[in-house]
Amino acid sequence: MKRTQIAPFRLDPNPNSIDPVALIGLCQEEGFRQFLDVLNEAVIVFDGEGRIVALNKAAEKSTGVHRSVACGVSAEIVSARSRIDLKPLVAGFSVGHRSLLLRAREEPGDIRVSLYALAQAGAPAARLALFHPPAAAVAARPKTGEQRPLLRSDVLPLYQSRLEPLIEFGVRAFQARRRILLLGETGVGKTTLVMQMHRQAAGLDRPFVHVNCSSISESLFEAEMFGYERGAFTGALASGKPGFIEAANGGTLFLDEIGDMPRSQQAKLLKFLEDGCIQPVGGVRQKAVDVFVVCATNRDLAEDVRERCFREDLYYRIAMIPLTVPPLREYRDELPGLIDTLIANLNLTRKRRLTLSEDCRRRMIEHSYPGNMRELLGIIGRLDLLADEVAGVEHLPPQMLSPPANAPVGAQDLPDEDGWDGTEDRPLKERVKAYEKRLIDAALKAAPSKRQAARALGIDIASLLRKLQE
Ligand SMILES: Nc1ncnc2c1ncn2[C@@H]1O[C@H](COP(=O)(O)OP(=O)(O)OP(=O)(O)O)[C@@H](O)[C@H]1O
Repeated sequence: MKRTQIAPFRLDPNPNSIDPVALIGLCQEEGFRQFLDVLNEAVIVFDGEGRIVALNKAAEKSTGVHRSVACGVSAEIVSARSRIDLKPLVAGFSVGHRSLLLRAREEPGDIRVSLYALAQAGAPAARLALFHPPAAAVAARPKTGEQRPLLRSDVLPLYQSRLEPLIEFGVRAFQARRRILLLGETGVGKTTLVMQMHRQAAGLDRPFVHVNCSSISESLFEAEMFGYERGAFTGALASGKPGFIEAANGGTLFLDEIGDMPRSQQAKLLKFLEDGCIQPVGGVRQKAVDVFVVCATNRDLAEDVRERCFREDLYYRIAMIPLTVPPLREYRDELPGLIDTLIANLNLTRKRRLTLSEDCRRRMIEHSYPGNMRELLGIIGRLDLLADEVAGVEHLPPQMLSPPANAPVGAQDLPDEDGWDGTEDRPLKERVKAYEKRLIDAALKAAPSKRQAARALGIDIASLLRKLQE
């Protein structure tokens, strides 16, 4: 049997402790494959090019694909034959995600997968996907009744140092059992912050149940939240079912989008918050549970109270400590460091190092990010896909190349070739034309080809050619 010199290897959340080359070598060894086969967790190992080099028995069982078919082939291709859609793995690795949810094609629920990218000399040399066994796996909708600890891989690095005081304050509120209401625009990181607070205050082994109130229909709300007894209604499971609140017993229940909770259900939640007891649908007895409730919303909940869409008494119960997470554009001074960190993380998983052109970096720093952190991560993912080594403005989404809606015309930094200064008295149509020409010129200057300039402007190539002839 071929022998490979290896450094000690363990499935450790810290990828730096694994030697990627040794791992790939090990995957060729029968003894190591047998070791992988005894694991309950499905494991797939990829080489630096994204091809599968090992897939254990549990992974064969989950995907329905035999290793003789999968080895040497990329996840994208294997995905077509797999019971689980594996394509998100490719995207997840490329944007540096540490964990993601994969979807089984014919079964309900999601499978949580931890991703480890192992780099050597800055280049990806191996990647490892570890599927959590069903008992520990989370469904995006938590399996009710299941005590679900927050997985280490759920906790993301928190890049902005300005969030630290918020977390510190939040952790104290958790410990003092003072209910927090997180406010802030979509994508600012409310969920991420709550996970971090739970982790620090309660620990990773306590259940964390995330419920998106806007995604549960009004008719099912009570049963989903409080559970139900056998035969409670037509279509109910014969065994009955515990609800989200019971699933969070001993830990944290995170009620996201609380502002979208049907008004008809608000009184029931209020009662639970007051006495800590639940009564499943169709049941006669009350059950006491020990659950810390945290809520979040991107609505103006105080305004909803004034307009009577949200109960005032409930508002004061959930908003003992209101915390507002500021939007990304208010962290302008931290944006350059944040962007650089995200690119550096991305480069750990890339074959060719990505850098940003000066223009591209400037645009990214100046952008207002209405979608906040989610939007920034999306843009980084886009640059990763479109650019080989140097990302330019032409790789940015078209809306980033247009001036912000409220910016005065001519205020943005565009070439001033026609000598127009924004103050002259030409008719609007002419000024719009001149302005359009300036945008087109800027895109043509920045993009290596007309086709890419058209893409950057968000128009098709035929329209661009027509405009150039006008
Ligand atoms: N500080 C951070 N560090 C790393 N990633 C973050 C951070 N904040 C947010 N993210 C990422 O940004 C995305 C959006 O974050 P999150 O879901 O926490 O926002 P949210 O405010 O809860 O959004 P919504 O209101 O739409 O539910 C997620 O992919 C999350 O992983």
